[in-house]
Amino acid sequence: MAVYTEVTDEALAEFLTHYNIGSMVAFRGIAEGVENSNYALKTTQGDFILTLYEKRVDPADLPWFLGLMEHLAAHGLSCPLPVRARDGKNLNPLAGKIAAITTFLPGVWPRRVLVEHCEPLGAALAKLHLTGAGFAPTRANALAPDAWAELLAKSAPRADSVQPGLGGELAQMLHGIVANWPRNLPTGHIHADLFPDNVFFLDGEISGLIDFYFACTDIYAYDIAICLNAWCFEKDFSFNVTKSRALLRGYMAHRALSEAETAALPVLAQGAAMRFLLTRLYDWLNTPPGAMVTPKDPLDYYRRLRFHNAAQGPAAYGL
Ligand SMILES: Nc1ncnc2c1ncn2[C@@H]1O[C@H](COP(=O)(O)OP(=O)(O)O)[C@@H](O)[C@H]1O
Ligand SMILES: N[C@@H](CCOP(=O)(O)O)C(=O)O
Repeated sequence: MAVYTEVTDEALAEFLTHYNIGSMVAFRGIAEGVENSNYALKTTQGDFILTLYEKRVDPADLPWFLGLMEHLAAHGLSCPLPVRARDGKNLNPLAGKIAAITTFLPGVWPRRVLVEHCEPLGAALAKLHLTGAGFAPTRANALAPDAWAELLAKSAPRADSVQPGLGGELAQMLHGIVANWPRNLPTGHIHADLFPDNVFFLDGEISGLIDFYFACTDIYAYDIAICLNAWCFEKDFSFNVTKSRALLRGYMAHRALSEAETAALPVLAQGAAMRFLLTRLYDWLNTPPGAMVTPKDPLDYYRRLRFHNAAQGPAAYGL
């Protein structure tokens, strides 16, 4: 569950006096999510989300994340719009943390991904890339390939407790991925965590994208590779090429992929699997028993990585 910081009714009432969104009608913690504390907030003027940023988010990055969301929302992409307080600030202190209020998006995320979800997902990703291009500030990817060796080193001494030989195998795979990582592909702002739980659907259409707290400026096709990992594998870890084809078709209907981008898909997909494997491995080994969050299984991404390692070029993804 993701309510790490409790907010009292009194603290919330005081916080709301700084905003023009009316007074509290209902307020409850949201059990989903991993990184931050989220509350659903109903006021006399509508529904909102209150987020308190927890320790994994660097406060220095918050203005960039909120600026990007403001830009995307202002240019027609459905994502949470940060609400500004009367003094114009969209980040304010609450319960000892930095907090923001954003608009509430209707819809639900797909608990079971169907082929029908994948084409609209691809289209939404391309629109995010195109719309984001008008936002000038940049943010380097803190979880880019040059950060992976350090991340693995933190887990390496205990990696073999998860699976015998895992530490050595990952070190070898990581070396290969970094050596083959593409240079000079088109870059821009990417979501970098567009998993099914961050995409809301309503009546069969995408109603909004949330959770921009890993967003950064990096290779566009890497964002596609993240989605291929998160959306196109079945429960038995077989790759569903029909889903992949639909995702890529949706994307390419709005933004064409160059030959270099499609050629790089296998290594980008390996890298995306490695990135989530490494953060999950770290969390798996470092989340204390009884913590509020259940760590996700790193081996889910090891199995995906094995598929990408065996992939014979972009054809494996339906291209
Ligand atoms: N703008 C929003 N509109 C509606 N629900 C939201 C919104 N933002 C977050 N939520 C709810 O909060 C949950 C966790 O949000 P998320 O941003 O994924 O948290 P975290 O960054 O902690 O992983 C979502 O699954 C959703 O139920
Ligand atoms: N999508 C990541 C974990 C990040 O969680 P989120 O709730 O912030 O999307 C993973 O599955 O490893």
